[in-house]
Amino acid sequence: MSNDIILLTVEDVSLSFVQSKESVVKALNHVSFMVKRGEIFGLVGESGSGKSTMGRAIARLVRPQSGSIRLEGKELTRKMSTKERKISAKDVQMIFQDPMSALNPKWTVMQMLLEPLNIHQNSLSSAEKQSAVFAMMEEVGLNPAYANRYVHEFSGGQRQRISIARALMNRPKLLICDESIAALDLSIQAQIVNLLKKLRKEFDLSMIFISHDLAMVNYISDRIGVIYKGDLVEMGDADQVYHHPQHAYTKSLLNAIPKVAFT
Ligand SMILES: Nc1ncnc2c1ncn2[C@@H]1O[C@H](COP(=O)(O)OP(=O)(O)OP(=O)(O)O)[C@@H](O)[C@H]1O
Repeated sequence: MSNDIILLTVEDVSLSFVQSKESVVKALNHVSFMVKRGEIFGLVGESGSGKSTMGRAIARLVRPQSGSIRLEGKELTRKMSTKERKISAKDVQMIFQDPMSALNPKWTVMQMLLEPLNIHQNSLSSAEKQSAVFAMMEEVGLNPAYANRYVHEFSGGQRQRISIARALMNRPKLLICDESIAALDLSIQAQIVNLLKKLRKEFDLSMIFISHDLAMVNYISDRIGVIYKGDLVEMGDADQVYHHPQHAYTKSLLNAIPKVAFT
Protein backbone atom coordinates (compact mmCIF):
# COMPACT_ATOMS: atom_id res chain seq x y z
CA MET A 1 0.00 0.00 0.00
CA SER A 2 1.39 3.34 -1.02
CA ASN A 3 0.27 5.48 1.91
CA ASP A 4 -2.26 5.97 4.63
CA ILE A 5 -4.46 8.51 2.88
CA ILE A 6 -8.11 7.63 3.28
CA LEU A 7 -9.92 7.43 -0.05
CA LEU A 8 -13.34 6.14 0.93
CA THR A 9 -15.28 6.54 4.15
CA VAL A 10 -18.46 4.56 4.73
CA GLU A 11 -20.14 5.79 7.90
CA ASP A 12 -23.18 4.37 9.61
CA VAL A 13 -24.84 3.31 6.35
CA SER A 14 -28.24 1.64 6.52
CA LEU A 15 -30.25 0.48 3.55
CA SER A 16 -33.53 -1.43 3.41
CA PHE A 17 -35.45 -2.79 0.45
CA VAL A 18 -39.20 -2.56 0.75
CA GLN A 19 -40.46 -5.66 -1.01
CA SER A 20 -44.10 -5.29 0.02
CA LYS A 21 -46.08 -3.67 2.85
CA GLU A 22 -45.34 -6.66 5.04
CA SER A 23 -41.80 -7.37 3.91
CA VAL A 24 -38.83 -5.05 4.38
CA VAL A 25 -35.33 -6.46 3.93
CA LYS A 26 -32.65 -4.72 5.96
CA ALA A 27 -29.70 -5.22 3.60
CA LEU A 28 -27.26 -2.94 5.48
CA ASN A 29 -27.41 -2.07 9.14
CA HIS A 30 -25.25 0.85 10.35
CA VAL A 31 -22.20 -0.25 8.36
CA SER A 32 -18.96 1.73 8.76
CA PHE A 33 -15.49 1.18 7.29
CA MET A 34 -12.88 3.04 5.30
CA VAL A 35 -10.57 2.23 2.40
CA LYS A 36 -7.11 3.77 2.07
CA ARG A 37 -5.52 4.86 -1.18
CA GLY A 38 -3.92 1.87 -2.89
CA GLU A 39 -5.55 -0.55 -0.50
CA ILE A 40 -7.54 -3.69 -1.31
CA PHE A 41 -10.39 -4.05 1.15
CA GLY A 42 -12.12 -7.43 1.08
CA LEU A 43 -15.80 -7.67 1.89
CA VAL A 44 -16.82 -11.22 2.66
CA GLY A 45 -20.09 -12.88 3.63
CA GLU A 46 -22.47 -15.56 2.46
CA SER A 47 -25.16 -15.05 -0.16
CA GLY A 48 -27.71 -12.43 0.86
CA SER A 49 -25.51 -10.87 3.56
CA GLY A 50 -25.51 -7.44 1.91
CA LYS A 51 -22.10 -7.35 0.18
CA SER A 52 -23.38 -6.46 -3.27
CA THR A 53 -25.73 -3.85 -1.85
CA MET A 54 -22.74 -2.21 -0.14
CA GLY A 55 -20.78 -2.18 -3.40
CA ARG A 56 -23.78 -0.88 -5.34
CA ALA A 57 -24.36 1.88 -2.79
CA ILE A 58 -20.75 3.05 -3.19
CA ALA A 59 -21.14 2.96 -6.98
CA ARG A 60 -24.34 5.01 -6.59
CA LEU A 61 -26.54 2.28 -8.06
CA VAL A 62 -28.70 2.24 -4.91
CA ARG A 63 -29.11 4.95 -2.31
CA PRO A 64 -28.91 4.30 1.45
CA GLN A 65 -31.72 5.62 3.65
CA SER A 66 -29.16 6.94 6.13
CA GLY A 67 -25.43 7.32 6.68
CA SER A 68 -22.65 8.81 4.66
CA ILE A 69 -20.35 7.55 1.85
CA ARG A 70 -17.51 9.92 1.06
CA LEU A 71 -14.85 9.67 -1.63
CA GLU A 72 -11.94 11.96 -0.83
CA GLY A 73 -14.28 13.77 1.54
CA LYS A 74 -17.01 14.31 -1.08
CA GLU A 75 -20.41 12.93 -0.19
CA LEU A 76 -21.60 10.37 -2.74
CA THR A 77 -25.09 9.81 -1.36
CA ARG A 78 -26.32 13.36 -1.99
CA LYS A 79 -28.25 14.45 -5.06
CA MET A 80 -25.83 15.43 -7.83
CA SER A 81 -25.98 17.50 -10.98
CA THR A 82 -25.43 15.64 -14.26
CA LYS A 83 -21.86 16.94 -14.40
CA GLU A 84 -21.09 15.83 -10.85
CA ARG A 85 -22.61 12.41 -11.56
CA LYS A 86 -20.38 12.06 -14.60
CA ILE A 87 -17.26 12.85 -12.56
CA SER A 88 -18.24 10.53 -9.74
CA ALA A 89 -18.99 7.71 -12.22
CA LYS A 90 -15.47 8.13 -13.60
CA ASP A 91 -13.89 7.81 -10.14
CA VAL A 92 -15.73 4.67 -9.00
CA GLN A 93 -16.01 1.69 -11.31
CA MET A 94 -17.55 -1.70 -10.67
CA ILE A 95 -17.03 -5.09 -12.30
CA PHE A 96 -19.39 -8.04 -11.85
CA GLN A 97 -19.46 -11.83 -11.83
CA ASP A 98 -20.78 -11.97 -15.38
CA PRO A 99 -18.66 -9.69 -17.59
CA MET A 100 -21.28 -9.97 -20.33
CA SER A 101 -23.64 -7.88 -18.17
CA ALA A 102 -21.38 -4.88 -18.77
CA LEU A 103 -20.17 -5.70 -22.29
CA ASN A 104 -22.06 -5.12 -25.51
CA PRO A 105 -22.00 -8.31 -27.63
CA LYS A 106 -22.42 -6.26 -30.80
CA TRP A 107 -19.26 -4.25 -30.20
CA THR A 108 -15.64 -5.11 -30.76
CA VAL A 109 -13.17 -4.81 -27.88
CA MET A 110 -11.90 -1.59 -29.49
CA GLN A 111 -15.39 -0.07 -29.52
CA MET A 112 -16.01 -1.13 -25.94
CA LEU A 113 -12.76 0.33 -24.63
CA LEU A 114 -13.10 3.51 -26.68
CA GLU A 115 -16.53 4.30 -25.24
CA PRO A 116 -15.37 5.40 -21.76
CA LEU A 117 -12.74 7.62 -23.41
CA ASN A 118 -15.34 9.13 -25.74
CA ILE A 119 -17.43 10.05 -22.69
CA HIS A 120 -14.68 11.46 -20.47
CA GLN A 121 -11.60 12.28 -22.57
CA ASN A 122 -12.78 14.59 -25.29
CA SER A 123 -9.44 16.34 -25.55
CA LEU A 124 -7.74 13.20 -26.90
CA SER A 125 -7.45 12.65 -30.66
CA SER A 126 -8.76 9.43 -32.24
CA ALA A 127 -5.20 8.15 -32.65
CA GLU A 128 -4.43 8.87 -28.98
CA LYS A 129 -7.58 7.07 -27.88
CA GLN A 130 -6.75 4.05 -30.02
CA SER A 131 -3.24 3.81 -28.65
CA ALA A 132 -4.64 4.11 -25.11
CA VAL A 133 -6.87 1.12 -25.90
CA PHE A 134 -3.93 -0.93 -27.20
CA ALA A 135 -1.88 -0.02 -24.12
CA MET A 136 -4.70 -0.99 -21.76
CA MET A 137 -5.19 -4.31 -23.57
CA GLU A 138 -1.53 -5.05 -22.93
CA GLU A 139 -1.88 -4.01 -19.28
CA VAL A 140 -4.62 -6.57 -18.71
CA GLY A 141 -2.88 -9.34 -20.69
CA LEU A 142 -4.91 -9.20 -23.90
CA ASN A 143 -3.22 -9.26 -27.27
CA PRO A 144 -3.89 -5.86 -28.95
CA ALA A 145 -4.08 -7.74 -32.26
CA TYR A 146 -7.50 -8.98 -31.03
CA ALA A 147 -8.94 -5.46 -30.70
CA ASN A 148 -11.37 -6.00 -33.55
CA ARG A 149 -12.82 -9.23 -32.17
CA TYR A 150 -16.20 -9.51 -30.47
CA VAL A 151 -16.74 -10.58 -26.86
CA HIS A 152 -18.15 -14.00 -27.75
CA GLU A 153 -14.83 -14.84 -29.39
CA PHE A 154 -13.10 -14.70 -25.99
CA SER A 155 -12.98 -17.12 -23.05
CA GLY A 156 -14.56 -16.31 -19.66
CA GLY A 157 -11.25 -15.19 -18.18
CA GLN A 158 -10.46 -13.02 -21.20
CA ARG A 159 -13.93 -11.45 -21.01
CA GLN A 160 -13.27 -10.51 -17.40
CA ARG A 161 -9.96 -8.96 -18.56
CA ILE A 162 -11.96 -6.91 -21.09
CA SER A 163 -14.34 -5.69 -18.39
CA ILE A 164 -11.39 -4.81 -16.14
CA ALA A 165 -9.78 -2.90 -19.03
CA ARG A 166 -13.03 -1.03 -19.70
CA ALA A 167 -13.38 -0.16 -16.01
CA LEU A 168 -9.83 1.22 -15.89
CA MET A 169 -9.83 3.24 -19.14
CA ASN A 170 -10.51 6.50 -17.29
CA ARG A 171 -8.18 5.72 -14.37
CA PRO A 172 -10.78 5.40 -11.57
CA LYS A 173 -9.76 5.88 -7.96
CA LEU A 174 -11.78 2.93 -6.73
CA LEU A 175 -12.59 -0.38 -8.41
CA ILE A 176 -15.33 -2.51 -6.86
CA CYS A 177 -15.05 -6.18 -7.84
CA ASP A 178 -18.33 -7.92 -7.05
CA GLU A 179 -17.80 -11.70 -7.17
CA SER A 180 -15.84 -10.95 -10.34
CA ILE A 181 -14.01 -14.25 -10.46
CA ALA A 182 -16.61 -16.55 -8.89
CA ALA A 183 -17.73 -18.05 -12.21
CA LEU A 184 -14.21 -18.85 -13.43
CA ASP A 185 -12.14 -22.03 -13.09
CA LEU A 186 -9.79 -21.97 -10.13
CA SER A 187 -6.63 -21.53 -12.21
CA ILE A 188 -8.21 -18.65 -14.15
CA GLN A 189 -9.42 -17.12 -10.85
CA ALA A 190 -5.80 -17.06 -9.70
CA GLN A 191 -4.70 -15.34 -12.92
CA ILE A 192 -7.36 -12.63 -12.61
CA VAL A 193 -6.64 -12.05 -8.92
CA ASN A 194 -2.92 -11.72 -9.65
CA LEU A 195 -3.77 -9.31 -12.46
CA LEU A 196 -5.85 -7.19 -10.06
CA LYS A 197 -2.95 -7.14 -7.60
CA LYS A 198 -0.57 -6.00 -10.35
CA LEU A 199 -2.98 -3.30 -11.56
CA ARG A 200 -3.53 -1.99 -8.04
CA LYS A 201 0.19 -1.22 -7.85
CA GLU A 202 0.54 0.19 -11.35
CA PHE A 203 -2.54 2.42 -11.15
CA ASP A 204 -2.30 3.25 -7.42
CA LEU A 205 -5.83 1.92 -7.34
CA SER A 206 -7.98 1.18 -4.32
CA MET A 207 -10.26 -1.84 -4.53
CA ILE A 208 -13.17 -3.35 -2.73
CA PHE A 209 -13.06 -7.07 -3.42
CA ILE A 210 -16.45 -8.64 -2.70
CA SER A 211 -16.64 -12.41 -2.38
CA HIS A 212 -18.18 -15.27 -0.42
CA ASP A 213 -14.77 -17.00 -0.46
CA LEU A 214 -12.78 -16.01 2.62
CA ALA A 215 -9.64 -17.82 1.42
CA MET A 216 -9.64 -15.85 -1.83
CA VAL A 217 -10.45 -12.60 -0.02
CA ASN A 218 -7.52 -13.22 2.33
CA TYR A 219 -5.21 -13.87 -0.63
CA ILE A 220 -5.93 -10.55 -2.31
CA SER A 221 -6.88 -8.16 0.50
CA ASP A 222 -4.92 -5.95 2.89
CA ARG A 223 -7.88 -5.72 5.25
CA ILE A 224 -11.13 -7.63 5.46
CA GLY A 225 -14.64 -6.75 6.62
CA VAL A 226 -17.00 -9.61 7.37
CA ILE A 227 -20.66 -8.92 6.75
CA TYR A 228 -23.52 -10.99 8.17
CA LYS A 229 -27.19 -10.20 7.65
CA GLY A 230 -26.36 -6.57 6.90
CA ASP A 231 -24.07 -6.12 9.91
CA LEU A 232 -20.32 -5.68 9.63
CA VAL A 233 -19.48 -8.15 12.37
CA GLU A 234 -15.69 -8.18 12.12
CA MET A 235 -12.99 -6.10 10.50
CA GLY A 236 -9.20 -6.14 10.61
CA ASP A 237 -5.95 -6.90 8.82
CA ALA A 238 -6.48 -9.80 6.40
CA ASP A 239 -4.16 -12.23 8.17
CA GLN A 240 -5.62 -11.35 11.54
CA VAL A 241 -9.20 -12.00 10.40
CA TYR A 242 -8.23 -15.13 8.47
CA HIS A 243 -5.94 -16.77 11.01
CA HIS A 244 -7.44 -15.44 14.23
CA PRO A 245 -11.13 -14.82 13.56
CA GLN A 246 -12.96 -13.35 16.54
CA HIS A 247 -16.57 -13.61 15.50
CA ALA A 248 -18.42 -16.95 15.42
CA TYR A 249 -19.74 -16.14 11.92
CA THR A 250 -16.21 -15.59 10.56
CA LYS A 251 -15.17 -18.90 12.11
CA SER A 252 -18.10 -20.64 10.42
CA LEU A 253 -17.19 -19.07 7.06
CA LEU A 254 -13.65 -20.30 7.50
CA ASN A 255 -14.80 -23.82 8.28
CA ALA A 256 -17.18 -23.86 5.33
CA ILE A 257 -14.61 -22.97 2.67
CA PRO A 258 -12.13 -25.51 1.34
CA LYS A 259 -8.70 -23.94 1.83
CA VAL A 260 -6.69 -25.50 -0.95
CA ALA A 261 -5.38 -23.09 -3.47
CA PHE A 262 -4.87 -19.73 -1.83
CA THR A 263 -3.56 -20.36 1.67
N1 LIG B 1 -33.20 -4.73 -5.53
C1 LIG B 1 -33.56 -5.43 -4.45
N2 LIG B 1 -34.86 -5.49 -4.06
C2 LIG B 1 -35.22 -6.17 -2.97
N3 LIG B 1 -34.38 -6.84 -2.17
C3 LIG B 1 -33.08 -6.83 -2.51
C4 LIG B 1 -32.60 -6.13 -3.67
N4 LIG B 1 -31.25 -6.29 -3.75
C5 LIG B 1 -30.90 -7.07 -2.69
N5 LIG B 1 -31.99 -7.38 -1.95
C6 LIG B 1 -32.00 -8.17 -0.70
O1 LIG B 1 -31.06 -7.59 0.18
C7 LIG B 1 -30.33 -8.59 0.88
C8 LIG B 1 -28.84 -8.41 0.60
O2 LIG B 1 -28.61 -8.73 -0.76
P1 LIG B 1 -27.18 -8.60 -1.46
O3 LIG B 1 -27.35 -8.90 -2.93
O4 LIG B 1 -26.57 -7.32 -1.09
O5 LIG B 1 -26.38 -9.77 -0.76
P2 LIG B 1 -25.02 -10.45 -1.19
O6 LIG B 1 -24.28 -10.70 0.07
O7 LIG B 1 -24.33 -9.65 -2.21
O8 LIG B 1 -25.50 -11.81 -1.78
P3 LIG B 1 -25.19 -12.45 -3.23
O9 LIG B 1 -23.74 -12.83 -3.18
O10 LIG B 1 -26.12 -13.61 -3.31
O11 LIG B 1 -25.51 -11.36 -4.22
C9 LIG B 1 -30.88 -9.93 0.40
O12 LIG B 1 -31.86 -10.36 1.32
C10 LIG B 1 -31.50 -9.60 -0.93
O13 LIG B 1 -32.58 -10.47 -1.23
